[in-house]
Amino acid sequence: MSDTSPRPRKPGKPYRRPKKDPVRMLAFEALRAVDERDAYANLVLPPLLRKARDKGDFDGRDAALATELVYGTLRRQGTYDAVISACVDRPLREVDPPVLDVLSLGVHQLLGTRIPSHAAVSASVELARVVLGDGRAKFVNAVLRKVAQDDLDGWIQRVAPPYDDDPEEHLAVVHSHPRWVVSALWDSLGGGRAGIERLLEADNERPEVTLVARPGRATTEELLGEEAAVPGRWSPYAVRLAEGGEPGAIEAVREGRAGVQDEGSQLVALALAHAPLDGPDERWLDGCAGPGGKAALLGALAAERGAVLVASEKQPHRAGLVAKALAGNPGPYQVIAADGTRPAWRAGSFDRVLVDVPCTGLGALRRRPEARWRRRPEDLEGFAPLQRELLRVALDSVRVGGVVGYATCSPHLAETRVVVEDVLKHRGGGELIDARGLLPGVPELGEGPDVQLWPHLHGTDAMYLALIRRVD
Ligand SMILES: C[S@@+](CC[C@H](N)C(=O)[O-])C[C@H]1O[C@@H](n2cnc3c(N)ncnc32)[C@H](O)[C@@H]1O
Repeated sequence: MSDTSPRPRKPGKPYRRPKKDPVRMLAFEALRAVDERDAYANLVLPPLLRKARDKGDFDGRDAALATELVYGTLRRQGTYDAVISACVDRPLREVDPPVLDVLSLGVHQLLGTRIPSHAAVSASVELARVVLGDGRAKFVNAVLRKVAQDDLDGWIQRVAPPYDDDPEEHLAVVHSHPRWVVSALWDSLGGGRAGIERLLEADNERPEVTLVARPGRATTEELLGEEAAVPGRWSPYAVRLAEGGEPGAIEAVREGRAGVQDEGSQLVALALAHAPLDGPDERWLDGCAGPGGKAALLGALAAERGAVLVASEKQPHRAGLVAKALAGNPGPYQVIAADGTRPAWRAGSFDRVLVDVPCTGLGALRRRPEARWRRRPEDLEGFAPLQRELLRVALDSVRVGGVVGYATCSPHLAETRVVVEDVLKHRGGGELIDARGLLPGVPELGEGPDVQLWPHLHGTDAMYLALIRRVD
């Protein structure tokens, strides 16, 4: 099927202006921004939705549909690309990106929503007429009519290789993940087909919004008084908001006494704070603090114990976010903009140190629907030396007997266990503490001593944590 230029209209056929559908137009605009400007959907979408609401174009249902169309299209892009490929007569890279965006949005409506086929095709063709012109709208119409001939299961049968022939490629197409990501997640998770399928499915679900009641500043009881709020699963400070709950509408969140924070991140901060320690427990360091979610929880926990938190972040603007997150902390704290590999503090001067290092973010794919398509395996090599150096310096920064938490929001072994093992082997002077006992009540934490959380098992991001005691 080719993308032909417009043919002259037959004489006598009256021209009809295309209908502008604000929801599809907005979804298209967001997809273009993600594609063209490498924007993040979760940053692009809220201002577009606000603008549409302010103009009076949108109500709550329109906003929900636009959000679903953008997130669903981005998450399912791998599957949809395979389907579109089967319906056009040239490689996808030769299809203009705006045409591909309209097609993907249409395929999502056809295969991933309950929108009736005829409505999905006609809405997509109208959108194409507005944003691409009449000629390319015909191409969109022809492709989508082919797609509409089957449902998602039927298409998967046609475009994915059988599981037994090529398990990773099968799962990559069915669950819309790059193959190398399937492979890496499976390496880390272990086990058979059922577990990895559940993980990949969980990556394609919208995560709940979780709040943290910062100790000494807010209580879970206060947050549970909010509409659609239910207790967290694992963290005593967590409250989950059911679909539709608006954190920005909650007073404690607006005042910084509570925040939006995944339970996995809360557990990391809590496990470090509760790791057993002999001797003084007075000075804590967060060496990679931006934007400040864990620092704000650590700061509040440190305050309860009379300890001071130093929150350090390399990027000055992110250090500003940390300062904002910590403002009003009930105990002493200091925020500095500093490179954690060139410490601005004396060696051995902290009792507890967290390094939540920069990583590929493969554990937070639920939140960033476009991230899986942007990341490349080469990115791992870029992060590897920095991750090792930050952990090494963290071990130098803690006193003998003190504890370091090494955390990532990636489960990739090259960013988790391999880094910890390398640093412990080459630097020496550290021993792993069993972190599992510091996450009370949390099941399925593996063989330890480190901990890997999973979206499908714990409902959290796939956070990793190793706790290391400095022994000399
Ligand atoms: C995964 S994020 C930390 C998230 C944070 N702990 C939270 O919970 O909000 C990693 C942070 O490390 C910062 N970073 C990168 N290189 C650094 C370095 N050399 N020293 C200190 N911080 C660095 C990044 O700017 C980023 O803000």
